[in-house]
Amino acid sequence: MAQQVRSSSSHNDSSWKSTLNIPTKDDRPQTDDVLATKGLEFEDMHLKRELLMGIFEAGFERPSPIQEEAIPIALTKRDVLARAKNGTGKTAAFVIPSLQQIDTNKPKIQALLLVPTRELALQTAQVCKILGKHMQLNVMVTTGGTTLKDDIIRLSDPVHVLVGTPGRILDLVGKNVADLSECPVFVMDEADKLLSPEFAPVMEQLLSYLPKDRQVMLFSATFPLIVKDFKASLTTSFLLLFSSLSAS
Ligand SMILES: Nc1ncnc2c1ncn2[C@@H]1O[C@H](COP(=O)(O)OP(=O)(O)OP(=O)(O)O)[C@@H](O)[C@H]1O
Repeated sequence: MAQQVRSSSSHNDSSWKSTLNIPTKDDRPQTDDVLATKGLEFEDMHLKRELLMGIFEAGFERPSPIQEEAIPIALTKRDVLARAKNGTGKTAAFVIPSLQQIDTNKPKIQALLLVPTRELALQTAQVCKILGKHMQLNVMVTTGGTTLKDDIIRLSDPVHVLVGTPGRILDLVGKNVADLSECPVFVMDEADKLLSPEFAPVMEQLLSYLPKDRQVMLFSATFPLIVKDFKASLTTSFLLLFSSLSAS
């Protein structure tokens, strides 16, 4: 079905964009940390048509600097460590390559997005739903605070993207309720916080449930030593990305 949509839409190359429900342009002045791009377009990134539709309907015209740097590299499945200030489009910089790698015909968790707080988990899940609106995607957010039973029921339906805080997710995985054995994408947003002594052992344990060839993406506004140490302990193949105008 998805295949059909893709192949039929590719015959209408000039018309698909005109059918989208694109919001009115936001004319508020913007600063260089969202404007100083190299001119790459989302359409240059070889993204699935359904994902591009969600991106344009979200009102994104072109990638922000961190998106321009991170998305093409992340799409090659390399591990990335990216630094960008809040509010520069960091969330979409990891959500877009995560969604691109999802096969919605497969009823498995295929992207694990870890964040330090419930509020951020809800926001991140919302971005997944908005950008993945045309993908028939199931996104689940779990942060504790609800009963484990509720999560078990929700996980009995297929979930493609699991967003949440580390403790609850480890609980679900440890109880064999959430299966990460075919999850190729592991993202940490606000990695500096997720690698604090409170969370770091949980992160290490969680990673051990993913396949060996999983892709790890670390996003952080700051770059303390704990993030560098974690990177070094995992692999030497991380590509470091610094949005040119990011916080130091
Ligand atoms: N390419 C883009 N074009 C237009 N707007 C965008 C683009 N990318 C993100 N945005 C919008 O910019 C705002 C900030 O983006 P986002 O929330 O992803 O930033 P962030 O860096 O994750 O910040 P925070 O950590 O504060 O949430 C959001 O309203 C988002 O919808």
